[in-house]
Amino acid sequence: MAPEINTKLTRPVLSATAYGGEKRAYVTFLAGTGDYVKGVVGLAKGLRKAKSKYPLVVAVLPDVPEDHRKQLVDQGCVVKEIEPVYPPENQTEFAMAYYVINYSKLRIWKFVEYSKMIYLDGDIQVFDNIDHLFDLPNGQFYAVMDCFCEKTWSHSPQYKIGYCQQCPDKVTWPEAELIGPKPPLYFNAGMFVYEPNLSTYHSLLETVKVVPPTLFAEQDFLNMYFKDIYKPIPPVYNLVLAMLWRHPENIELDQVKVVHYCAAGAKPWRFTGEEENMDREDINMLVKKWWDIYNDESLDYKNVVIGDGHKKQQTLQQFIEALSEAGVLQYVKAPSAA
Ligand SMILES: O=c1ccn([C@@H]2O[C@H](COP(=O)(O)OP(=O)(O)O)[C@@H](O)[C@H]2O)c(=O)[nH]1
Ligand SMILES: OC[C@H]1O[C@H](O[C@@H]2[C@@H](O)[C@H](O)[C@@H](O)[C@H](O)[C@@H]2O)[C@H](O)[C@@H](O)[C@H]1O
Ligand SMILES: [Mn+2]
Repeated sequence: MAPEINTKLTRPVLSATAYGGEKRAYVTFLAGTGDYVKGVVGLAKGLRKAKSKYPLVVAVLPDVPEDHRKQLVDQGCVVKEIEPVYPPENQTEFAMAYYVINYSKLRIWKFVEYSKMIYLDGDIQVFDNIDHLFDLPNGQFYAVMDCFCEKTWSHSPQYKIGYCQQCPDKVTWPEAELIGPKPPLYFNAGMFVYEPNLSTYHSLLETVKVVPPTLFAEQDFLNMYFKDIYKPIPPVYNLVLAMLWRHPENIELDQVKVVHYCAAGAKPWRFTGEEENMDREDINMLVKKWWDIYNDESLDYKNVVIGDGHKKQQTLQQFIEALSEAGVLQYVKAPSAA
């Protein structure tokens, strides 16, 4: 008998199978009513195509509409609503005005039902299995080094002197004190391997209140906060697209496992090919690869076949519980008749 649907909302604790005593998941972040939901649907399907063993958790801000949340539940995502995190009032101009909402990413440190998570931006696609990254030693923060050469960095001291950590010998950092010490290695915050932890979470939220915002918002903040435990991992795990024209010598495209569509004009779901570098053959190939996954109905959760060739059966109860967890449906479990 289908559970009674009524107005009182409960949050059933979805029993998730721990994996070998550890619970692991990928996590992404979705805000707004716009088209980034396409990015997250594509990511869910890409992880499925790459045969990842772990679920995709989507941290959604309250403004994400119900139909977007349902799309994500329909794709097998675990949708969890988070509250926004705002940086302190400040006159700083972010490199992109909308970066202010990216501070809300900090909420993912409170997902302590998971022992280890891999964060992926919604404009990322995973083309090869990267589950092995979950086995990296604990106690470190793993991410790929960023590049400082794009115009988005034009207000930074690095850009002004032509320094980039991707080619540290090309323009060496002037030891003269005029622009301060050479910056520590700096990661792109579109992908990282981390361990949710409540004391880290509370420390992050307390610290963000007193750190003046800077150009790259929460990315700068995370680099400052984790600088002592940051460990670079190879760019195959987060290809920041600008690397293709800024540092091609550092990239072997056929080895790349994760592509980050963060260059201006590169978001596949909005792609026009008109912006600078968007006419490149490699960019158009990567955008097509993204669309091939997004449009592949065999990768939809409802069509997923499991090992013995049967379709994954999700009971009505599981489906309704997932909708409730996503805040899409309000129901209480009907007391069993017995
Ligand atoms: O309107 C927005 C802007 C950003 N995001 C999320 O925040 C991430 C970081 O923003 P973005 O990827 O645009 O930054 P970039 O990597 O391009 O600098 C996105 O990937 C999404 O997961 C979102 O959901 N809605
Ligand atoms: O809120 C700040 C954002 O900063 C980063 O994006 C930047 C950075 O990668 C630059 O190096 C690129 O030049 C630029 O295109 C790109 O947008 C993260 O990808 C994103 O998740 C988020 O943290
Ligand atoms: Mn991004």
